[in-house]
Amino acid sequence: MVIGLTGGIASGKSMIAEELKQRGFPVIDADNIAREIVEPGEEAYHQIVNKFGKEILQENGEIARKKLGQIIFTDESKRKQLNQIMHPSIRKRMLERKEELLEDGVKTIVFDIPLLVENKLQFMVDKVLLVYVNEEIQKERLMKRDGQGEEDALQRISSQMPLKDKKHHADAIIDNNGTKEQAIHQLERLLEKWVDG
Ligand SMILES: CC(C)(COP(=O)(O)OP(=O)(O)OC[C@H]1O[C@@H](n2cnc3c(N)ncnc32)[C@H](O)[C@@H]1O)[C@@H](O)C(=O)NCCC(=O)NCCS
Ligand SMILES: Nc1ncnc2c1ncn2[C@@H]1O[C@H](COP(=O)(O)OP(=O)(O)OP(=O)(O)O)[C@@H](O)[C@H]1O
Repeated sequence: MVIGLTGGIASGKSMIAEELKQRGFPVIDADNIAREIVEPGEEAYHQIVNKFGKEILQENGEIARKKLGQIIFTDESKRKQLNQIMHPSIRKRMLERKEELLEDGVKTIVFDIPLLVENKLQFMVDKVLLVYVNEEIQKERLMKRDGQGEEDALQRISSQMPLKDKKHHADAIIDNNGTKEQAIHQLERLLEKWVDG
């Protein structure tokens, strides 16, 4: 079984993913793969430099993530261009990793994909697990975690589908408006149902 873990920016996916790892479930993380495929020398790296120019590079030749983020979170057409370059390669690599794990005999795998619903990737998973928070808490946690101002945080949040609209696409929802312990408790109940049961 593949569990598709999703949510919005700073909704608590990584926190839940960490808990799943601790319980022995391998997690394939789209954000990590997105980092791998833009390393210098990779195909997507060259495509990004061609599209966005050398201005988005650091002195050591690596992509300046903050700079690229400032561009794509404030300009929808640029974001779409970046998505077009990156998303097919991210998907391909995730599916390759999944095959490797299945060959090793793993039975339950977690895909951590922030944009699962936006990109209609339900076909890649058996169950969709949404980590939900309300927008005010999402904004506060994002500002605190990334040391961002309110405007930046709101821009990032509004570049994604509102979390309340993702609820309709989920097989289960973890409400992460409360404490981490409360969220983990919900996860445990769910695993009893989906995996143990
Ligand atoms: C723009 C980049 C360089 C900014 O890097 P940065 O280190 O600041 O952020 P990080 O990668 O950790 O992403 C943080 C969160 O931002 C959100 N996010 C990232 N990319 C996008 C996007 N294209 N559209 C909407 N939200 C996004 C996700 O919730 C993600 O978890 C980076 O996010 C990126 O390469 N994005 C394009 C690839 C992508 O779509 N990744 C999302 C998972 S498929
Ligand atoms: N229940 C909670 N109470 C307080 N803080 C929390 C809670 N859940 C998560 N956090 C904090 O909120 C921030 C966002 O959580 P996390 O990084 O897990 O989100 P994410 O969905 O993985 O975000 P991203 O999409 O940006 O990778 C982190 O600093 C985390 O420690």
